[in-house]
Amino acid sequence: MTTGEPPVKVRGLTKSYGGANAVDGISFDINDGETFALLGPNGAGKSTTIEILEGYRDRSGGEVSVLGTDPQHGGLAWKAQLGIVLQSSGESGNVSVLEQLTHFAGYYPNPRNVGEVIEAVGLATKARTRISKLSGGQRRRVDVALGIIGRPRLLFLDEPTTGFDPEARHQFWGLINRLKDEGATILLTTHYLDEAATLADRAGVIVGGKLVDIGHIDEIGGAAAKVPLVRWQRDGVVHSERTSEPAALAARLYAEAGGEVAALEITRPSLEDIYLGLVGSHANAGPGEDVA
Ligand SMILES: Nc1ncnc2c1ncn2[C@@H]1O[C@H](COP(=O)(O)OP(=O)(O)OP(=O)(O)O)[C@@H](O)[C@H]1O
Repeated sequence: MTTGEPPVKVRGLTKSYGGANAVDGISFDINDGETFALLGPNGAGKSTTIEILEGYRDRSGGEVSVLGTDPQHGGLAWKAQLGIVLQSSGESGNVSVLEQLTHFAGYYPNPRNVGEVIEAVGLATKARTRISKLSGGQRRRVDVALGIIGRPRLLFLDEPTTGFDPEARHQFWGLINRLKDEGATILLTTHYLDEAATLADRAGVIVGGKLVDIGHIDEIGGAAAKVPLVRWQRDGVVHSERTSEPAALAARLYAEAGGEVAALEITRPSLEDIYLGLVGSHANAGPGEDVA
């Protein structure tokens, strides 16, 4: 990789299946040490994009560079720098967690300590349990462990916490934050918007194969999408108003009521609210008949 070139560079990427573009001319960079979230509804083209970057799928058009290499021509030394957690778990084998991780660690030039990784994904008490005997969420943790065992420079996480219980998800966020502190560059796809808001520095939103927004995680949807909502009750009727000056509105309501305002609430749209608004407004875009 030449100095200054981002670890991931995508320009005009397209992928068509039987004439329909599942990925339709998207462009983005992921900078060194950054966590980038690719968001979008089912069938939007996220996994197709991520699998092209991993070298698992060929593209139909456009330019892609991952760690300075075209993934269609990436060799073993290139692959050893990637950590990959695929969307569906492949791990159901008859070996133990410890055996599986020790085996995979052997493929990498500078692997992490197996015991530390098992601890980090919260499987210390299951280290000697056969993978086939683990629950779905525990197997997913094995997938994550396999993705990070090789100390990757670039980590692909395709819906990594599907099936995790809330505590496991929070533990996982702690793990990812530690990897970020170590300087890993991460591409994450997730349907959990709180996960994206917690982990990602920047995000791109794909709908129908097209990138409909990209930017800092706090700027997705633009300033207009962030206008706070004020809700209150008067004479048993709920009122609401969007305003960029919620305190002024609350003060006016207080003056009008001559005291406390019933059920007064001021809320700011969450990333999920903003995302749903964005996806809704692009719902008929592109080829995606499965873009709901
Ligand atoms: N091998 C394939 N052959 C034909 N069409 C495919 C193939 N793989 C994916 N597609 C289609 O490409 C589109 C994008 O699929 P993709 O798996 O990339 O979506 P996604 O954003 O990852 O969705 P999800 O959130 O459900 O994982 C979908 O319409 C899907 O049906």
